Amino acid sequence: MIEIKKVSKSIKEQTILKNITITVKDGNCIGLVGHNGSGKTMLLKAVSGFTKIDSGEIWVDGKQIVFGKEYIKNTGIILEQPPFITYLTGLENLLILANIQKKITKEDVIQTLKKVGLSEAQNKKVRNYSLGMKQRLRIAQAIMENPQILILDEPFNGLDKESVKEIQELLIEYKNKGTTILLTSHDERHIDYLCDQVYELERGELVE
Ligand SMILES: Nc1ncnc2c1ncn2[C@@H]1O[C@H](COP(=O)(O)OP(=O)(O)OP(=O)(O)O)[C@@H](O)[C@H]1O
Repeated sequence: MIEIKKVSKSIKEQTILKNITITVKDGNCIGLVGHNGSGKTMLLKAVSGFTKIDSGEIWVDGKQIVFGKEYIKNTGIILEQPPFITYLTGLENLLILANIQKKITKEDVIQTLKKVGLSEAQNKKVRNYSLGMKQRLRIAQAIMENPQILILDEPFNGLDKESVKEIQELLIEYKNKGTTILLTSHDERHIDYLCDQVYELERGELVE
């Protein structure tokens, strides 16, 4: 369970997040929508432990997330651009990442690439990937170790209509397996179908 309790953050004089309280129960999918700059990414960063908050608390599975001390565990994350090595192939990139924790095998990585529709492109260099292919690789990176939690910032960016559907189905499959999902989108239509609840952020405040 993810508990975001009265979280606020300012940078210089600007309020970025104001008194945000959201609970994501195990196996639920919660969406965040809002205009550019409304604070969606910052909230995901705070939940992951990648940015400091001024007040409030974030708890994940009974552990408090504190910037610089305790970051989120067992979680697949898409936040900003992952630094893929563009002169290596998609498969080689994921194998490097998989080698950090050594939880999964090369075959697991290949199966994940299949799930996101990148089998044919897996031996292509990432510099030759289209925007949509790079996005699929980011999704593969997030799901490949079968995490308990998925934190996904704009997972549908750069995907065409058909691809959005495919990735929605894939995320529903994970949700049905019990994965807890917190994700953002600037397009509510993309996440309505997936989410148990959708919250709207406006200038750092929850409006719904
Ligand atoms: N490092 C930073 N320094 C100063 N301000 C920042 C920084 N990072 C983000 N901001 C500001 O925080 C606010 C929220 O940004 P955030 O990236 O969370 O928005 P968002 O809702 O994810 O937007 P988008 O849909 O464009 O991704 C914006 O006003 C942004 O300018």
